[in-house]
Amino acid sequence: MAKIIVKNSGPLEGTIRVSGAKNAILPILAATLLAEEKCYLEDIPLLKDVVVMSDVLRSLGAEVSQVTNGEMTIYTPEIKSNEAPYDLVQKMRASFYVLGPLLARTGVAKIPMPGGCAIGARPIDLHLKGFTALGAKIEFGHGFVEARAEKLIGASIYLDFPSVGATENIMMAAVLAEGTTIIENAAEEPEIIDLANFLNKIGANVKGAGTDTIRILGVKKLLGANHAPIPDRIEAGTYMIAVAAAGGNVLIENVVPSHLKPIIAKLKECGIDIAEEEDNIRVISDGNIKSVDITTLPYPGFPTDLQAQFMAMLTKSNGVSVVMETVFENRFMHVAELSRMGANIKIEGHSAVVQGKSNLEGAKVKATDLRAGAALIIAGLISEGSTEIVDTYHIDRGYYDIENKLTGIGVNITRVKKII
Ligand SMILES: CC(=O)N[C@H]1[C@@H](OP(=O)(O)OP(=O)(O)OC[C@H]2O[C@@H](n3ccc(=O)[nH]c3=O)[C@H](O)[C@@H]2O)O[C@H](CO)[C@@H](O)[C@@H]1O
Ligand SMILES: C=C(OP(=O)(O)O)C(=O)O
Repeated sequence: MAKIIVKNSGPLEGTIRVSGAKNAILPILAATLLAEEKCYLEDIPLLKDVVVMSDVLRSLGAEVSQVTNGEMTIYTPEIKSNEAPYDLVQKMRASFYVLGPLLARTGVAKIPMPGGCAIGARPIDLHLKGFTALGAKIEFGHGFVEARAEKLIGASIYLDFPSVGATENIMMAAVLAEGTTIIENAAEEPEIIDLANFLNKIGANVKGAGTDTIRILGVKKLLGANHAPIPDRIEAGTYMIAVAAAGGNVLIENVVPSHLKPIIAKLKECGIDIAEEEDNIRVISDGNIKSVDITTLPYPGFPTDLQAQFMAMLTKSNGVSVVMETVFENRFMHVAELSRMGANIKIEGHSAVVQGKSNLEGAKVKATDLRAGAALIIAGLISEGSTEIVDTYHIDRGYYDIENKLTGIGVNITRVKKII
């Protein structure tokens, strides 16, 4: 069985470079379906999710190159199929993002229901509410959702929750609709701005991305563009937490510090020194962590995608910390695995109470989801002995070349490939 082995490490030293953001790249890849000319993307890490999304696009008729030196081209002169295959969609929820662009470009999209996953039920009602408001008819059957519209017409859409995926999917449907669409209570994540920038480069008219009100004036046709996604703020935050936990002095390169405000603020509260430069962040830690409470929230609140990693670090803090998860209803799967390593964490509804001063011990553990896997790597580097993490495919969805990147700053980490 493939596994990642992490041993007690630190102090960490050196530099580590962050890749392009998975959560920006996936919707942008979906958005290339809207473009009638070639799109060139740069700084694309060869993540598992990028490979799956490339296959989804190919299944719909796109010519998608391999990722070479971080570059790829996508060309979709015509859509050849309106149906995304179940085998691909069940591998990755973000494949549902092709619904908006397919519907906009051809008037028909048939996508398997994405279903729930380890972190929650993750319904798609807000996506569908948006498509319906734009004039699409939605039908369900045989595990698929089918959306049809002779013509999409701009509308005002209020999202009951600022869902990242719904905001993106609706934006992509609205760019070719007739007239103006207004999305209110829209998600404000930096990845939404990046998608809007890409859409505007291919000829769309999207304004207000990054605020809670996005205005989209539909255009007739979209062309091609060059684009490099924003750096991955979650990957950057993961490395910042790793250095804070293990101790050391590390320069994290290719970041937008303003995207990391909540994590910088919380790490400073923990007593960590952080120096921000234009596109780098230096983290200096003696390994001592003050206990703090965190609450996950939509951007600019503390990101749910860093909750598990932060919790792993808090196991060695000097007191009691409360971690409240408000974005997903079941994002504490890592607690059971951290407990196997000796952590003392009690779940009380949407909160986890973390007793600090736990001396973690290396153990055999399972990455139950992507960020849980990252949390276990952090737990491994502050544990006594050796930690073996299985189900590493979750980690490869979102962290490119993680063992080499972390080895470069002194983490004792190796990967054992599957032995058949
Ligand atoms: C590929 C990608 O970008 N993934 C990110 C995206 O996921 P994703 O776009 O799935 O997350 P959402 O913002 O949509 O979900 C947030 C909450 O809204 C709920 N909801 C969402 C849609 C809907 O139609 N109805 C509904 O109730 C979800 O169940 C969840 O409880 O944002 C999350 C929240 O920052 C991140 O953790 C994910 O890493
Ligand atoms: C939950 C995540 O991703 P996805 O929405 O692709 O499952 C994540 O990146 O932590």
